[in-house]
Amino acid sequence: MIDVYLLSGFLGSGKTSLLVQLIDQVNKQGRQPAVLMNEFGELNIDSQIVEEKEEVPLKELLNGCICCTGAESTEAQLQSLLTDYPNVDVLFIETTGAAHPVESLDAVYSPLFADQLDVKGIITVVDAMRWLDRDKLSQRMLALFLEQVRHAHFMLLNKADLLTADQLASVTMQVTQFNSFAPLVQTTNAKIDFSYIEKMVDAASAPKHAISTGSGLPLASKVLSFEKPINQEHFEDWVRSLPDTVYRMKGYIQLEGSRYSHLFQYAYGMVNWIPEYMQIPSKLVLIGEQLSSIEYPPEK
Ligand SMILES: Nc1nc2c(ncn2[C@@H]2O[C@H](COP(=O)(O)OP(=O)(O)OP(=O)(O)O)[C@@H](O)[C@H]2O)c(=O)[nH]1
Repeated sequence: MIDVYLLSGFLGSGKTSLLVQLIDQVNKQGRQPAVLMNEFGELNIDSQIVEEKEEVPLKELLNGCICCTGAESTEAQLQSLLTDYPNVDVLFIETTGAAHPVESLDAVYSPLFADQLDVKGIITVVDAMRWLDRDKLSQRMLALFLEQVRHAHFMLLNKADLLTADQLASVTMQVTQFNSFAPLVQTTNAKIDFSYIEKMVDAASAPKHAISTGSGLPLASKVLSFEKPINQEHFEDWVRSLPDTVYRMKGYIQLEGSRYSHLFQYAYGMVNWIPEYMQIPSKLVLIGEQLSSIEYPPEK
């Protein structure tokens, strides 16, 4: 299994600075790192920085962020990365500063990779200066900024050097009020020990089944596998009965009476079925909060 970490954080918060160091540290651990990167625009400056620094498998998603280019292109990128570099141990995905964490996770959780990727969590770089000035952000950007904090599994409060000790103490308190679950470390130039992040993220995870990323985490995932074809009506009844904290679902499902699998998608209360032209092992990925007790068929 490949350990996967999503790097989230606002534009300019220090994600690339963090990434360069993490790659270096994973290399020193004798493990093979890889990077999936995306950024708005044609030219990916960050990936040039990383490539100059390190020999590291790198795939870019240009022309849009991981959430808007859609899961399909991320799947294709991941597929080619896994094929081209079969020995990858740790994969970092740098999402654009404008990506919503749920959307980013959604793109990574493909039922196709459920057996290969162990999505460990979201590392959010919080720009401490930006936090102080957050009232200057537009409503939409402020909401995104806060969502990135809220859904983090580990937080770096970066640019600590630019704040006074009092400011830093007060920002730390405010940020941890927003997400009291994720450990927070104050950093300058995103300097941090990767093994510490690994330890903290692992410690926070609940016992795992299949590829679930810790059901106790604020934002988690869970994979359900189905041996037998599924009755569509019963399945949709079950979907409607799920709590609001299930944000997304997608999977390949073999329906009763169908020869081939269907691609099932769920978002914002809407379900969508698309017929495929082959049989794919039936697996459903859920993304949300408090997923541990969710099973199909539901327990009576
Ligand atoms: N003073 C100070 N500057 C920092 C710190 N961390 C990063 N920077 C600077 O902030 C700028 C942005 O850092 P990056 O690592 O490129 O941030 P990013 O989040 O990847 O930026 P985007 O790619 O725009 O999303 C660079 O000029 C860094 O040198 C810090 O802790 N203190």
